[in-house]
Parts: sequence; structure tokens; C-alpha cells
Amino acid sequence: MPVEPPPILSNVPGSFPQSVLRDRHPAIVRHVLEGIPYPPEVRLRLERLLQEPVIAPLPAGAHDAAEWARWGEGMYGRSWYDVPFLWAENFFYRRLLDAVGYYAPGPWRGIDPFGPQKDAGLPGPEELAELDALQALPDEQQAGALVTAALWGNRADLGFRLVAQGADRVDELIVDESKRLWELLRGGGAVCLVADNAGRELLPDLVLIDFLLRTGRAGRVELHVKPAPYFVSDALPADVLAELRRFPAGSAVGRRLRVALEEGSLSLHADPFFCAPLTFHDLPEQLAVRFAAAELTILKGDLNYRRLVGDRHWPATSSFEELTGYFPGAVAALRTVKSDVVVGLAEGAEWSLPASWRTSGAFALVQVRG
Ligand SMILES: O=P(O)(O)OC[C@@]1(O)O[C@H](CO)[C@@H](O)[C@@H]1O
Repeated sequence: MPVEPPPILSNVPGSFPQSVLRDRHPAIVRHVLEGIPYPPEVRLRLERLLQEPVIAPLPAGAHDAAEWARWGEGMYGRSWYDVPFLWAENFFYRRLLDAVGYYAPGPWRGIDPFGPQKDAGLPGPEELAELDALQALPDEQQAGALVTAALWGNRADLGFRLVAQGADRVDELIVDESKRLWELLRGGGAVCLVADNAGRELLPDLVLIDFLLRTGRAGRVELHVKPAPYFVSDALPADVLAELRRFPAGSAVGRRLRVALEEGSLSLHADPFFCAPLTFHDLPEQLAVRFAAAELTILKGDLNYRRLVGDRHWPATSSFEELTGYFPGAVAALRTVKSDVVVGLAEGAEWSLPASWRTSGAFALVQVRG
């Protein structure tokens, strides 16, 4: 294991993490308030959260106050900008849930503050028909098209869209190890898919799952989603169900997915770990066992990538193989690059890329460790 570089903080002027805390978080709160007519006390709490001079802990009565006290040791009382970026973002979403009363007894309990935005991002009939039509292609072509769709679907991240300029969109796959991914998927064993965003990302994920099951490339699929609203558009169990309802009555894919859930060849999981400020190095036993037993775990998205290699200032040429060696079982990352952390690039590969390549979402990676 190489020596760990320091974690990414948000206090570097002009940096991406600084812009997330300074610009993206207020924009997220604004959209929440536009989407849901929360009462004055909620609006005030959200306003206070944005103005908070130093990080305050969760109220003592919160169900997870003890865990957050442990995870946040040394963070409280400091500036949001001076603590690790990954932790600060995670805690922001947890505090946002607290401010809107997501866990509190009362009328707002369980109401997804990002629900209206997610609804607007649900796929329409054309997208559903396009993905359905892929079934007519030969298997090999379907496989390629589905990985591409699941990969680029990751740009449908609503937090990212709130502030992305898209000026120098190029859309380029800078590492493509998808061949290795398919090589690992021939045995008909279990596959874990750790989902990222609902809506236009989850749709191709579901169609990919259907393909894996239908063609016997997976005997069983575990779909892992978030247990609570997180990073705006991240998928929850309710979002999976909403998505399934979008498939027209006559859709063979929709019907098969439903039957797979009913019969158990597709199972839904929402472990609390996925909303914790931790990396996969700290996987709880119950998840580590599942990932170890799977033929492959597919991690979707930018945040899962940061959690896989560690949210640190890694040189881009650091070995993906080495940094993910600790992960229990084979792992594939399907990610559009939307933050600073990148590893596994060939020497000099970044020289020809535009200055914004790490955060524009125009570049993507398919990286695999078997
Ligand atoms: O995980 P996802 O949905 O692909 O991306 C999440 C994201 O938009 O949020 C973070 C910044 O807030 C970045 O890691 C990334 O750009």
C-alpha cells in the first residue's frame, strides 16, 4: 500500500471542494425550498445551517447522534472548510435532513426533501423505449451499449447539474477496462450493483441488471441503494419502485425486473453505511461479506469512487489495482469524473486533457480489479 497523501479539504481558494461548499450547498437548499412548501421554522433552520460559522453536532436526541459523535471526532467547532471534504459533504446532507424534520415525529417525517427534483428527473417514454429497443441487438452489442448507458447515465446527478457549466463537454472514456468487466461476469454467480443516482442513471442500471439476469451472466443481483435522501438525487428504495412504475405495462424488461424482485433473484438493500461519512475501507461486516461472496461488485458514480480509493490527493498515475486491493472481492468502478480524485491513469495521459477535466463530467472511467 503506497503512503497515503493528505485528505482533500475545502479550504484551498479556487478549488472544486471550496466551490461545492460555497456555491453548491446554498443552491441545493434553494432548490429544496422551491420544491417543498416547508413551514417557517424549517426554512429558518436551513438558513442557519448555511450561515453556521463553525460545525455544530447533531442534536443529542437524534437517533444516530452517538455514531456521528464518533465519526465527527475532532471536526465539531471547526470551519466546514477546514475538515475533510468527504466528511463535510456527508454531514451537510445529514444536517439538512435534521433541519427538514426527516427523522422527527410529525408531518415531515420521511418526506424526501429532494423528491420534487427527483420526480422531474424520471425518465420519459422515449428513454424507456430506447433502452427497451436494445434487446433486439446481438448480446455482445447489448452488453457494450448497456455499460455505456449505465456509465454516462452517471451524469444525471442533480447536485452536479445545479452548477455544471458544460462549456467544454467532450465526453471521452479515458480508461476503458470494460472487457475485463465482462470477463469476470461469465459464471452466473452473484453480482452486487452499488447504485448512485435515481432517474436517468438508475434506468440504465436496471436494464443492465435485467440483461445480466436474462443472459445468465449473473445468477443473482443485489442492488444497493441509499437508506435516506443524500447528495440530492441518490436512489432510495422508494426511487427504485418509482422507476419500475415508469416502465409501460407491456414492457418485458419492467415485467422481468418485477418478477426478479418477487422471486429473489434481484434483491434490494439499503445499508446505513451508504449514508455514513466513511470510505469502503471501513465497510461493515455485513456488507464486506456480501461483496466478498459476489463475482463482481459494480460501484457507480463519483462519490463511490472517492470512497473506494480514498478522498485524497493521489497522483493520477497511482495504481488502481493497488489502491483497491483491500476491497473484498472483484470490483468495477463506472464513473464520470466530477471531482478531483483520479487514479489509474497512464503517465502523461492527463497532459492533453482540458484544465477542467477532473470536474466537468465530460470524461469517464471504467476501471476493474479482478
Ligand atoms: O456520486 P455522483 O452522483 O456521481 O456525484 C456526486 C457529486 O456531484 O457530488 C460531489 C460533489 O458534491 C462530487 O463527488 C460529485 O461531483
